[in-house]
Amino acid sequence: MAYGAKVVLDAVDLDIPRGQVVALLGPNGAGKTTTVEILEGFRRPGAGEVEVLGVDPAHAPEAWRARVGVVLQSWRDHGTWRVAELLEVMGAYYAPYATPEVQRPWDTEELLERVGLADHHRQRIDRLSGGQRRRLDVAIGLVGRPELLFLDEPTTGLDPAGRRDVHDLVADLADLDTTILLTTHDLAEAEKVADRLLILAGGAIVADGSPDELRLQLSRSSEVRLRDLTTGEVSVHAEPDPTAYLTEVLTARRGEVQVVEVRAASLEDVYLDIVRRAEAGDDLGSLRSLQEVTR
Ligand SMILES: Nc1ncnc2c1ncn2[C@@H]1O[C@H](COP(=O)(O)OP(=O)(O)OP(=O)(O)O)[C@@H](O)[C@H]1O
Repeated sequence: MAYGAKVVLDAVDLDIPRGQVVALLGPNGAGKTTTVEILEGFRRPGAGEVEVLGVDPAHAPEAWRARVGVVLQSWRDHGTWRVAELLEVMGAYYAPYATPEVQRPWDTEELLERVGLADHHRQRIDRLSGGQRRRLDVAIGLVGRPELLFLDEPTTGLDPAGRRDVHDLVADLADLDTTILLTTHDLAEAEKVADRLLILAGGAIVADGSPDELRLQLSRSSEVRLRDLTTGEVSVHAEPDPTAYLTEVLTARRGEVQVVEVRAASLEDVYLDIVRRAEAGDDLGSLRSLQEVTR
């Protein structure tokens, strides 16, 4: 995918099974929104193949669209409408696509309850706070009870309670077998809600795996801190195998070490390391082989 002469996506190869919650991570400008927009059918890639729910999104029929929910980064429209009014109108578009298994649209009051806006159903949209507005964005994406939901930075601007609500909502939707692709810059959020993380950098997916897989396979060492009881001295060691190191130290210096702290590389450390190496043009072959392992 290129914008003019600028190639944004080059080696994006991914397969997402039904019901998976996937977080797409990557630095600003990496092409996350572009990827999501291609999958949504809003942009056409210059080359390659895309299939979403069995169909090429660029030529998808209306019934396909009813099965897909989209929460954009910002949606600034309909300011004078009331919250419930907008959901009723948007929901009506989905009614023809109800099936015996899936009632469409989602009942407005139930949906507002679910996203934490039950007390605001009569409020004018331009009088909602930023966080309430974000909850409404999520409700708009859900009103058709999608099988597949795209969430572009769903919790940006939300307070901790709002973030927790969105995370709980993602977990509930995952229980209902909804497939979710979300973009975020918040690694703690990605780790909490996603089954699988994809890191996009330099136009390619450079890492692909569960949060634990990425952390375990990509972190090269843990930080071990020891405080010596007699001298009060604190020493810090970077250890690839902290268990073996601690066993050795605690046996040799029995009773001397007062405090032991082991800090595994955080997901953030791993992420920053991968992105730095991808952007520097390092060979990330070992990470690509991780993709093979984790698939
Ligand atoms: N319509 C456009 N025309 C030209 N260039 C574009 C267009 N949209 C995006 N780009 C460029 O393509 C690259 C990828 O943008 P994209 O918005 O997909 O990145 P992103 O990973 O979503 O970034 P962010 O984390 O900042 O939201 C950026 O360099 C951006 O400047």
